[in-house]
Amino acid sequence: MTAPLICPSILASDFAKLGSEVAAIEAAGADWVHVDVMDGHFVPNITIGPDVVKALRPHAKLPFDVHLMVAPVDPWLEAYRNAGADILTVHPESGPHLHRTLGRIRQLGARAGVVLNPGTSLSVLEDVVELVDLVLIMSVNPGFGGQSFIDSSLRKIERTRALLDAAGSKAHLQVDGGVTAANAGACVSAGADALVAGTAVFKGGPEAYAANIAALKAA
Ligand SMILES: O=C(CO)[C@H](O)[C@H](O)COP(=O)(O)O
Ligand SMILES: [Fe+2]
Repeated sequence: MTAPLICPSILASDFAKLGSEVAAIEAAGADWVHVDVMDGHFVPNITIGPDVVKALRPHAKLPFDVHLMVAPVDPWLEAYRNAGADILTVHPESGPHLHRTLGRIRQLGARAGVVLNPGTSLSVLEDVVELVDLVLIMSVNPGFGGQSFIDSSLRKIERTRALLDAAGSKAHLQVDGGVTAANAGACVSAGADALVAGTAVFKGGPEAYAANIAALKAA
C-alpha cells in the first residue's frame, strides 16, 4: 500500500507564527498545506481570509489545499485562487449549484474538491464525479479542530472509494477530522489516499512535526 499524502491542517498551528509554521511542516515532510476557511455562519468559527493565504504563499512551495466552510461560497472562489490556492474544496450545502461551482473552480485553474459532512449523503457525488479532483470525507462535524474521529466514517470512505473506482475517477480521497496515527491505517485500508491532520501533526511543537508526519505515513 502506498503511503498517504499528509495534509497538516494549520488550524492547529500557532496562529502567531503562521509563516514559520507552514515552512516547518514543509521541512518536516508534509505533502499539502490544508487551510481551513470558516466564516462564522456556515460553521460556528471564524478563521482565515484570502489576505492571510496570500501572505502565507511565499513560505512554502507545497500545494495549498483550501477547505472552504463559507456560505455562499461562489463569491470567494476567485479571491482564494488569486491568493495562491491550488485546490479549492466546497461543501454542497454552501451554494445552490454545485455543478456550476466545481466548473468555476476548474475554470480558475485550480483543482476542484467536494466535501461531504458526516450527515451528507454520498449520492451528491454521483452527478458531479467527472468534475472533481478530490473528494473529502469529513470524519467530524466541521467547525473546530481537536474533535474525535467518527468511526462510521470508515464505511463511508469505503463506499466513496467504490463509487470513484466504478466511475473510473482518479480523484484523491481525503479524510478530515480527528485523524491520528491510531486510525490513519484504517482510513487508508478503507480507500483514502490523503489524510488531513491538525492536532496529530502540530502536537509537541516544531521539533515533533517530522516524527508526527512520519507516524501518520507509516500507520
Ligand atoms: O476541517 C476541519 C474542521 O472543520 C479541520 O481540517 C480538522 O478538524 C482538522 O483538525 P484535527 O485533525 O485536529 O481534527
Ligand atoms: Fe479541513
